[in-house]
Amino acid sequence: MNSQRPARVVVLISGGGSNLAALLAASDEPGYGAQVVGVGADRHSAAGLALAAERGIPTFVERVGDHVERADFDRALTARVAELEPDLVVSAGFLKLVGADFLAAFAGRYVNTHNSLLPAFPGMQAPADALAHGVKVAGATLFVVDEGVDAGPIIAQTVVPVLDDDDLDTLTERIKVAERAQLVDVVGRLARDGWRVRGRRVVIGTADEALR
Ligand SMILES: Nc1nc2c(c(=O)[nH]1)N[C@@H](CN(C=O)c1ccc(C(=O)N[C@@H](CCC(=O)O)C(=O)O)cc1)CN2
Ligand SMILES: NCC(=O)N[C@@H]1O[C@H](COP(=O)([O-])[O-])[C@@H](O)[C@H]1O
Repeated sequence: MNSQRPARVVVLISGGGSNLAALLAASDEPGYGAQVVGVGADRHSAAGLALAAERGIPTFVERVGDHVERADFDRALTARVAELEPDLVVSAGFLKLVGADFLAAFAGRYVNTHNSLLPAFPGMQAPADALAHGVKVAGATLFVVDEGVDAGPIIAQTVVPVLDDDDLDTLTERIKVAERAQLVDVVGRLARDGWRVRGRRVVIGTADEALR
């Protein structure tokens, strides 16, 4: 792998893309070690697509509803991402579970940022679930995606306090601020230093997944 080129990163989104925006800004920094080479979404309404388009970064939309079977969607998504020849795939607010074809193609190098301290509160309503449960700390988890739901090996976690007067919006935003910082930091380290997945442990700075 060429040690001079930045790692090629494809980002998958479904919404506004503030995590994507943070990665795009970081990739402008000399020495970050990663470049976003494509952005995909499961819906045309994903506002984050415009963040890529305005930079001339290729985008695509692959919709479940455009396919008869879910497996066909998974195959199509896999093909769209593979065309971009990523070293690393990052999902941030991508609201579709990937299947066997996608994991076969990108296992070990597909990571997802989730807005809870996994294994607590998987799924799509994590901040609301945390608030309802009455936890005193919340946060975000970056993990290597597997066939489970928010169950893959954890790469990094970041913790934020839950305040007595928090509502869903204030907690969600506090988590997002910490989540974005973690994502930028860790994706950069993965890209520059490589990583190894051994069972449920992920070690950064080892050779198995050296990207360059
Ligand atoms: N195989 C996996 N794919 C994905 C994972 C994962 O852990 N394993 N994480 C997600 C992101 N995510 C949480 O961080 C998440 C996204 C979506 C869902 C979910 O239940 N999606 C439903 C449909 C929801 C909808 O379209 O409104 C589904 O895909 O059928 C759970 C967790 C990224 N992919
Ligand atoms: N489990 C799926 C899920 O809810 N993911 C969450 O969606 C948000 C996307 O924000 P963004 O579009 O501003 O980057 C992120 O906070 C991410 O943890």
